[in-house]
Amino acid sequence: SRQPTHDLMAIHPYNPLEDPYSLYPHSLRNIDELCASIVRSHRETSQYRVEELQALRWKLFSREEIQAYQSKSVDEMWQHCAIRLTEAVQYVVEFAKHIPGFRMLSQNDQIALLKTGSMEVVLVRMSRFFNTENNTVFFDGKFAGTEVFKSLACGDLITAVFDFAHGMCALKLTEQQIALFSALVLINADRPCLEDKGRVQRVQRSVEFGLTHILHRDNQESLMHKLYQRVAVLRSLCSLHMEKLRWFSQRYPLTAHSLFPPLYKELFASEAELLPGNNH
Ligand SMILES: CCS(=O)(=O)c1ccc(CNC(=O)N2CC3(CCCC3)c3nc(-c4c(OC)ncnc4C4CC4)ccc32)cc1
Repeated sequence: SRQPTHDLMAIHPYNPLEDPYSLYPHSLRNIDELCASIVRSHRETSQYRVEELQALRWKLFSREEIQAYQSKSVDEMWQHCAIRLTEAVQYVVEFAKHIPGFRMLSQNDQIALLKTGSMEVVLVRMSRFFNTENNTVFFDGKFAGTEVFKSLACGDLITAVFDFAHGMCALKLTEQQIALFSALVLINADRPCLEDKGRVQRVQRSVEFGLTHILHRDNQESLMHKLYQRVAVLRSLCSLHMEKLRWFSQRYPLTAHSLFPPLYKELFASEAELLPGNNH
């Protein structure tokens, strides 16, 4: 018989030596429990519930409110957005802590994964609060179009974020699929400067099994390669964001180093950038 085009084993040839559960406490007996714990963690740390935002989807900013955003200076708007983003990232940190196996990684590897992955998970989550009919995203309590972010002076980045959100909505993922996808975005053994890449690889493999399992159960294996394409878009989006952030930090050093929330220093300021005397 013809091999199914998406033979699950073709994606993840099972390696018996790499039992994904070798890492876990006996409590997680099977893949269903792994998926259930990631889905539960996603639901408990999702900051807003999709249903409650659905009810708000036509609550748009008034002309005056848009004017107010657009009359902010560049660094005021970046600072305002930074606060919103940092709130969102803190929920992602909570999500990460409940992914089976994440807490068994070294502190440094947990930070390394969050340093690069937290922004990507925020963007995946953001795309759930996106209204494709009027091209608006939930921000600051209402649904905002790209014009709200004009004074950030990075229209290409905002356009890329909106395009990404459109692309994610087109996949019509369920919350369970988003939960597993978010965990996979975060647990990535290819991240730079990991101490124990092998250990991260084992956790990543088990999360991949979980996602494959969920997609197989939903009879949507074809989504797998579409999701990997989304990951590639996420990477490029976040490097564009880092480029803007470097430009912004040079242009507004005071804001970048002293006004951004402390998380910035933990998650994003590399040693070189830390001003002398800023050492904690
Ligand atoms: C991470 C903690 S931190 O280290 O302290 C930190 C690090 C960097 C920055 C500066 N970047 C920034 O503020 N950004 C960038 C981006 C657009 C590209 C990637 C995400 C973004 N998005 C939002 C945002 C939304 O944030 C929750 N929610 C809805 N919409 C939007 C906007 C349409 C993009 C709000 C801020 C925001 C701030 C803080």
